[in-house]
Amino acid sequence: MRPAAGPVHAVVDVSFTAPDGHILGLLGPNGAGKTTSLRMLAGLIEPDGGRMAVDGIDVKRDPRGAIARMGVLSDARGLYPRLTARENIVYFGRLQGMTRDAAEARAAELARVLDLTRLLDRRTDGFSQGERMKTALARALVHDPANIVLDEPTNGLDVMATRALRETLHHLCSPEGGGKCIVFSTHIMQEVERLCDSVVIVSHGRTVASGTVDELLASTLETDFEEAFVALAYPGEAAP
Ligand SMILES: Nc1ncnc2c1ncn2[C@@H]1O[C@H](COP(=O)(O)OP(=O)(O)OP(=O)(O)O)[C@@H](O)[C@H]1O
Repeated sequence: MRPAAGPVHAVVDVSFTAPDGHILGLLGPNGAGKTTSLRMLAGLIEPDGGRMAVDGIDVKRDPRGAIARMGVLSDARGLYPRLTARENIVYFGRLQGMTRDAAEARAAELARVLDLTRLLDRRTDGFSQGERMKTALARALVHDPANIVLDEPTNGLDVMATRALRETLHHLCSPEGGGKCIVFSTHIMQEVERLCDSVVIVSHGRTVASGTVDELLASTLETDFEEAFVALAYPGEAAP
């Protein structure tokens, strides 16, 4: 007989503050607790303890209020396969209280930005991973949320789509793009270096370091960010 598995502590002590007009990256190895942290932030699972607030709204006390202020791209992209990309996006806008006209207009605008226009009227069943990602991203942004939470947003995107996404995120956090607050998780070092204003390194369910890429390099006396990451995320473990 297999021994009974004990409780899993996916997240023990992760903490960060993400300002407006800023891109914050949660960087960590596989299984570090990034997705679980973002799922808690998005009100998808309830934490046993701790506190999370979005624009001052406590996620535990008022999950609906907090969620309305967020655009969330979760790990489970969760598209409706029988609906077209446009219907998926517009339906979500309607759930967020938008009029049909406003949601339609926004879907068309986001499709242009994400190079999704030619796919808008196809059922999402059969979409490639990257196409699914773009549709899910448009859906997350449809209500023009002030805060954007993305779990591994470049997963499955090709190089041009990744570039386009990077540009979109930079624009969204700029004053012209509305000065959004963007938090995203990744385990890709280059993505952090190219995209983030600050980084939170998560390892074994805990925040082990935070700061700008330059600050993390300085704190580890490294010149290569991958080396700095390994030193911070795997302290005492020999680098392969
Ligand atoms: N429902 C669950 N049941 C059991 N273990 C879980 C569950 N959810 C998460 N875990 C475990 O908690 C840890 C953190 O998982 P999480 O998905 O948050 O990691 P992650 O940092 O997003 O990893 P990755 O980069 O691989 O996506 C992992 O060891 C995972 O196996």
